[in-house]
Amino acid sequence: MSTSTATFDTLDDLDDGQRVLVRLDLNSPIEDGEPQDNRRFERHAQTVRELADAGHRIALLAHQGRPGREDFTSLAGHAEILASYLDHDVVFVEDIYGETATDAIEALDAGEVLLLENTRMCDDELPEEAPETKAETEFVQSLAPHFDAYVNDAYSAAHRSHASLVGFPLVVPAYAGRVMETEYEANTAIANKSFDGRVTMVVGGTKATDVIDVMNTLGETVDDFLLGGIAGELFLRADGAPVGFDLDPEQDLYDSQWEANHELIEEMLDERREQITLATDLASDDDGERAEESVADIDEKTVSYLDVGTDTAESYAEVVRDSEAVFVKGALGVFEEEPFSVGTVRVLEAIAETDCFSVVGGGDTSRAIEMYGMDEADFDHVSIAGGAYIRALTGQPLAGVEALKRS
Ligand SMILES: Nc1ncnc2c1ncn2[C@@H]1O[C@H](COP(=O)(O)OP(=O)(O)OP(=O)(O)O)[C@@H](O)[C@H]1O
Ligand SMILES: O=C(O)[C@H](O)COP(=O)(O)O
Repeated sequence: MSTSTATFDTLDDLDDGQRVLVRLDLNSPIEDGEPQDNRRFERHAQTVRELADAGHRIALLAHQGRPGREDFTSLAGHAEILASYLDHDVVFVEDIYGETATDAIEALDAGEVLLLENTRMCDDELPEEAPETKAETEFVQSLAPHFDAYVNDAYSAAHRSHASLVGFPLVVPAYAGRVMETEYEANTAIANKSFDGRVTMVVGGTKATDVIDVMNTLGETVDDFLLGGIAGELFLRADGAPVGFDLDPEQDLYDSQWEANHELIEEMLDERREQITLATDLASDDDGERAEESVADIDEKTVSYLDVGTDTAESYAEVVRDSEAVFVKGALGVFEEEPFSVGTVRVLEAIAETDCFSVVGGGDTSRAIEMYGMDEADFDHVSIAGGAYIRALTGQPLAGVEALKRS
């Protein structure tokens, strides 16, 4: 067993010269049918490189999208992107567990790497079922005999009880890959570490339910919740400001979420008002220029707000500088457009400059670090997970991690 605080084996425990089945999460944005490069490739490449350099024979499993959605594609393009991060070829095999796949697996030489087709193209993969059921599927039973070890590196998919994540650990000795190990350690820190000083959580983004879940479960641990994004605007609406609704009937960023969650948001404000900080100013797009308004001066919402204002950004940065630990989930604005990156970037820069324990999570939000030239090394951890990150922060078990612990 390695020195990790988790109770699963890691690559440090793997014997030499193994035939290894490795589950990655290469789920990516798809544009014009092609996967777009993102941090997941770079991170998982480190695990794959380590295994290849150690002379293991490596078959990779991953998924893309879901059946019926536009992002449900083959993994051929993913193999090319992954190969670009490795000093090894990645051979793409257009099969998951049939003879084509097993023949290719048996033909692997030491250090060679192949990627099997999208696991979600196989009927056994998706239905959320118990690990015991998944272990009995044809998918798992057909592939398992070809391997000495199973490595789960797909932390960001570990909240799913799918065959490739929970079935194999019951029938093949299982290990956590480096991404799994690092993500697990950092994201469970809020539950496992104790902090003497101020603990701050910056919550924004598009999903009010993420913010409500985090406040519900971490309300006793976190001293200050700093709000922004669409979620923050919904809280402002619950607080009486005339914002937090859709201007365009074609758009549904706010109204459905308001219908579904406004009572919970109002209760949260009642119960935790002193812990919750809302934006005091907001920014919008005025003919391509950033325009700012104080929330107190807004009589009627006539524009879409795309960021918190500069005063809010500065006061949030001040709280960060006074914190011993800072956790981030969701962006404070549409940081992908430079004029509306102020809130997200000022807060991230304050975290980077401050000697606090810091974790930045969310598939989208973590991109801001790279986009605005910040150094990932200035953060304790930058998570590539969205749903799994939220579940880990709120102390919920992840099916894939639980299966590893059982192996
Ligand atoms: N006011 C706003 N209007 C529209 N979009 C916003 C606004 N504020 C933030 N966003 C968007 O929120 C997104 C990030 O939040 P999201 O809820 O997707 O969370 P995440 O934690 O990064 O990702 P995920 O959970 O999807 O992995 C950004 O892409 C940003 O553009
Ligand atoms: O991209 C992700 O967040 C994970 O791969 C999980 O994907 P899913 O939400 O389609 O199950």
